[in-house]
Amino acid sequence: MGDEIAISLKNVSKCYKRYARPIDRLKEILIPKSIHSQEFWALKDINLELYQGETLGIIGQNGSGKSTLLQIIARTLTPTTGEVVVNGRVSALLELGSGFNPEFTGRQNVFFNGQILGLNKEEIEHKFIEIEKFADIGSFIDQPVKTYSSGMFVRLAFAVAVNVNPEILIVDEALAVGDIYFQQKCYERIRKLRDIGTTLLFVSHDSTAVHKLCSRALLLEGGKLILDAQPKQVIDLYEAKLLQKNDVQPDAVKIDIISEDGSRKLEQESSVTSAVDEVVINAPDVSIKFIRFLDEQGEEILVAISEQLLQLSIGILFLQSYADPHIGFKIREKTGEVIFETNTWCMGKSIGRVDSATLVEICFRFYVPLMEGEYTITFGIADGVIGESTFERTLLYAHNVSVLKVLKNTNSIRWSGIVNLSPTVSIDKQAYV
Ligand SMILES: Nc1ncnc2c1ncn2[C@@H]1O[C@H](COP(=O)(O)OP(=O)(O)OP(=O)(O)O)[C@@H](O)[C@H]1O
Repeated sequence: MGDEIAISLKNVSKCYKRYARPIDRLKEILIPKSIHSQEFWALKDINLELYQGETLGIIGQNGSGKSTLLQIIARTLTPTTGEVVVNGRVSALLELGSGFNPEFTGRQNVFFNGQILGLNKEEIEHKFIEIEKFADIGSFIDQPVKTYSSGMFVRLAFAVAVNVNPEILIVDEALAVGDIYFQQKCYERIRKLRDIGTTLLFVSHDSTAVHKLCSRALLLEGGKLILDAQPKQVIDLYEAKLLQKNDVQPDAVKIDIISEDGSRKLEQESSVTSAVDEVVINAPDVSIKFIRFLDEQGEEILVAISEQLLQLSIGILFLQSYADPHIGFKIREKTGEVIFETNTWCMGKSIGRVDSATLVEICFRFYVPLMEGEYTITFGIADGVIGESTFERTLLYAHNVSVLKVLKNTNSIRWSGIVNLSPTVSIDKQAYV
């Protein structure tokens, strides 16, 4: 990360005009000083300083203002109020097809876009082979882009955006469109750009991608910046909010943000904060009494050996009766990325009705096919199944309730990756005639 500020936003807000009917827009144009629209603030008072080389993920529910923010930084939209300073050459992949002239061929658009990005004809010619190879759309490169599929659009747009040596790269959801091989190629290229110090702004609903690519993240809600912190904390709060949104009794779900200094505050009280340690949902009448790791024989253990059978035993005290509670867990690696998750409903098991003042002990048994290292456990308890991962009421949702330490299994094969598939191998040799 450099010492220079790449992007600075001071009190940036954006107001759109909304018209109930198309005719109202016309009336406003034709009759001076008449107002037939309503103001809608898509961004409210955003302050942000991003240093060169930082990789920023922007997260938020639909309509929270992510694209508006990116467009303002990319200078395709002007803010209504506030100040925006951008230092460096920006290459932006915004809405599908934006920046392309539909009547031009792919080749013409590459030159057209390259010039907009500040390259001269020779420089673009020099890069063209690489762009064409990266886009890999065959003879379509000489067809008008209006004949392209959405996948072809993204391929060409991405190929241009990443091959013009941007200092700041802005990517808005675009990668979701391509096929898996193209997505992998794009992520690899983004990682390379990140590693050579390119500043990256990245909007995605894919939290795994944000975990992997970004060093920092923002959470937007209703046009407001509500959290500016590490991706792990931002995604935790975002997911808690999604749980709250899906809840049939959302008012009953209270999100606690535990600050780095240990103090708790209700999410509703929070303004922009960066010192978040944990995000917790907990109904007052449900509590975790114990969490234990046991070996195959039921003996308590403090560390597990890779590939051993492990029992995760949890005691939950219900002080109120619940008709149909379910319990789940997640294992996450240290950046917060989920390696595995399930719950009793997904496993086809029912706890059944739980009366008030009942201690429920539940035990998940599994092999630990993980690389040596530390993993964290997240627990969730919810009541009343509606569908997969959807319940009437979330009772408890807490990250990092326990750390699972895994040691290397010295009897294992050598392997790398996340999960040991414990493969066997057979070899057959025959003379070939
Ligand atoms: N030109 C416009 N006129 C009026 N309202 C607009 C306009 N563009 C965006 N909006 C509104 O501004 C809000 C923010 O939109 P924006 O596209 O920035 O959200 P987003 O977080 O990117 O959403 P999504 O995840 O669905 O892409 C939305 O409520 C949207 O309806």
